[in-house]
Amino acid sequence: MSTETSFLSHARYGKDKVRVLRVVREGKWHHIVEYNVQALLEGDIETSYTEADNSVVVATDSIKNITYYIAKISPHVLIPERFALHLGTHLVSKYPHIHKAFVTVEQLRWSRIPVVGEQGPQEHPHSFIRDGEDKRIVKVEIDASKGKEISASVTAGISDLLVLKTTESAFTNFVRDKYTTLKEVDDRILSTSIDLSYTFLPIEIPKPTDADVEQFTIPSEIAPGSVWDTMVPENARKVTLDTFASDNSASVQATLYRMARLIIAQNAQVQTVSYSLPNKHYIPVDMGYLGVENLIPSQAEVFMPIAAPSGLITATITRK
Ligand SMILES: O=c1[nH]c(=O)c2[nH]c(=O)[nH]c2[nH]1
Repeated sequence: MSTETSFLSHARYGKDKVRVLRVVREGKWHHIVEYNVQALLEGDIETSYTEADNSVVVATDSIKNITYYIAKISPHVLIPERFALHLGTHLVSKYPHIHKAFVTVEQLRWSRIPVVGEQGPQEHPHSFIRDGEDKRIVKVEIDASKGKEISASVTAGISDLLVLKTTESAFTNFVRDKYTTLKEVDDRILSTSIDLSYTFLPIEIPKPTDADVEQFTIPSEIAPGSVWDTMVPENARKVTLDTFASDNSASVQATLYRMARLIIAQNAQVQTVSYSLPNKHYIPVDMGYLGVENLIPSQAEVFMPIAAPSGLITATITRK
């Protein structure tokens, strides 16, 4: 009987959670980004698994060092989409046996501290505040397996955008059977931690020359002034928050669908929009035993936040 009962069907490796803060100084005006970077590689690396052959392994420590180096030299470092594309392009260009790079950049929030200056309120030139735990997320897949051009796909979005509304959310008319204990409500608290991502059509990046593998020719789609890395992220965040706030929600599902359709309608470049929305339940506390009314949905005042379980509503909406 053959001992060949299995084979290596998939292999990808690299560094995760590379933390980097980059400062760009423009005189006294400083700009910062803080990123958590994951950079993973695919290519002719099978023998490192199957034959303990480390000669094909770019050490994950080197991948970390390259991440810091590109953060230092990239003129694109302040924009996560461009930084991720530069890093991924460099990884596949520097190492011919590496055919694909998968770079995820998570950007933490740092906004300028508003201070009172001589001319009234103004933003501080070099002091920042973490004004939210939500993150901007960029995922790029860089494919150099097809020769001359490098093709890149970009998915971007937001994670952990925590929101809550105290009315204009209902949930009725759902399946009722012997398993149903949930009451229909025409008024409830709606809270969710929004994960949102959107995709663009793949783009082509010219391959750096052998003489200069660090060179990165920025594709027109994300050149400065293009919409991918400024307008679309701002619009997606604004549409999401506006819709959450103003929609008279029949369900998480219905509100999700509205948000996603609006983003597609307002951003010609966006091909798909996906949301993952946990329904973070807040239960009115029953105080009937004290003779205190707290269960009428539109009048309840004291709620118990439920950490788990939560609902989880997901969907992808695609441009026709
Ligand atoms: O908006 C909701 N969608 C559901 O699918 C659901 N299920 C549930 O118990 N509560 C809710 N709320």
